[in-house]
Amino acid sequence: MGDMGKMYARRLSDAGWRVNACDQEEKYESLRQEFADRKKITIFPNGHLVSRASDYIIYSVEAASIDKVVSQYGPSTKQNAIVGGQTSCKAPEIAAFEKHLPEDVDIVSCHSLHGPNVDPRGQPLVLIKHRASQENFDKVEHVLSCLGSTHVYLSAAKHDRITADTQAVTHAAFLSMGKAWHANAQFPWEIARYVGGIENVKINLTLRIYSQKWHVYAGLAILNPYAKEQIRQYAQSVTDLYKLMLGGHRAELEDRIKKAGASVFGTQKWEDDLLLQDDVLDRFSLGKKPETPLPNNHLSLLAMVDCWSQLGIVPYDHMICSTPLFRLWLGVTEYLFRKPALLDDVIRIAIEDISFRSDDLEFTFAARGWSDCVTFGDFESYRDRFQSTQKFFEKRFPEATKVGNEMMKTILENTKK
Ligand SMILES: NC(=O)C1=CN([C@@H]2O[C@H](COP(=O)(O)OP(=O)(O)OC[C@H]3O[C@@H](n4cnc5c(N)ncnc54)[C@H](OP(=O)(O)O)[C@@H]3O)[C@@H](O)[C@H]2O)C=CC1
Ligand SMILES: O=C(O)C(=O)Cc1ccc(O)cc1
Repeated sequence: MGDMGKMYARRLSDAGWRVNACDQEEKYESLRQEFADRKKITIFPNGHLVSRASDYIIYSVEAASIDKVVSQYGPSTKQNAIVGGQTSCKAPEIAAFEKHLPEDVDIVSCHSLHGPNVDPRGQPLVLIKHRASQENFDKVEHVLSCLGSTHVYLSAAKHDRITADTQAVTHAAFLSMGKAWHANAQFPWEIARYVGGIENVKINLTLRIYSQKWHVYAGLAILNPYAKEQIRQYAQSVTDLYKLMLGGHRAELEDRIKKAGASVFGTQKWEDDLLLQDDVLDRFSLGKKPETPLPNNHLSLLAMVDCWSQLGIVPYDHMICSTPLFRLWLGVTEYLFRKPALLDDVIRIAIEDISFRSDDLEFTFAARGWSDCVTFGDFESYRDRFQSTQKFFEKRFPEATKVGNEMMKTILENTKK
């Protein structure tokens, strides 16, 4: 009964299912009070009591504790029940189920690709039929159909490979922006370079991530076997491009960026309008747009496209497993690469304008720092890195969440048309 568990419990019980739930034992009383008015939700003191009474059990706990929690309660699972998990990375979750669940229990996992405060209707919901009869799989699908999400059928390994890209690398880019602003003691909405247009997307999404729980981001990056390589490549792309900028290697920089753009966007048929429009984006600012906004070389975006290109990833292939955040991030890169004059200008600024070298240096350090942290599997460093920057930005979270929600709603609604 963390954030995702509560969201599921509310929606499933609204659809008429009886839900048994628990959190850590010390939260028993407060949870009982919180759900007192819901006749269809029964709160139990612990997972043993939930497991023995339920036909379908969803573990919605921190990814890093999945083994420990399943080892505790798994043996208490009701005979012939179905068990699944909601963690963002499936390799450790499936390993824990195989290790600790009785053999007569079927395993069907799921993953809602959105946060607890997003309307699940139309968002991707991954369903993983790992060890289950068709009848039990259908049962899970029937129960979860009340979320109104779009069902996506994947194996656990395929899920992890795709979400390493749609989630882990996307987060790495925004986490690095936040760290760089923090390192320079900048609130970006106060600086001309960062106000207006796609800069608003960068700021709003960065603050959105830093306003959430660190363990969600740490878990899906550190525990995903595919994420390390992708995050490492992102940091490498940032470093390579920054060095080309520093050294003034214009032709090489231009060649690399244009080739990356061709490999990522070359096969797109641009029938639709641009996902993001300046006049729409300008509405979602935390600061006041200056008369003449300062130019930006968009190192974070150029590196994203370079990273996809180096890894042979076509992000559009991953839309089935995309989160709202990923779709916006892809929209921002599209914005830059579909406007040749803007891209040329960005390359010119990258070489000629040295006024932001220190910002870009901090961004490069930050990207490498996150990559090291994930590569070393270091949860404690991750938490410290995350929470120190969270503290730096926290005063603006309420406003940023409001503006960010409006922005996401407007842009994502536009993309549905
Ligand atoms: N937040 C998001 O946007 C999304 C998250 N997810 C995934 O869903 C899972 C849950 O995330 P979220 O709900 O955000 O995180 P929360 O921290 O809100 O929820 C996890 C809950 O599990 C509880 N818990 C831990 N150990 C036990 C135990 N032994 N018995 C009972 N309860 C226990 C935690 O208690 P305590 O805090 O006391 O440890 C906490 O309340 C994660 O794996 C995350 O990756 C998936 C999609 C979206
Ligand atoms: O959209 C994102 O990437 C988020 O930040 C929210 C989120 C976090 C974890 C998930 O497993 C799914 C969605």
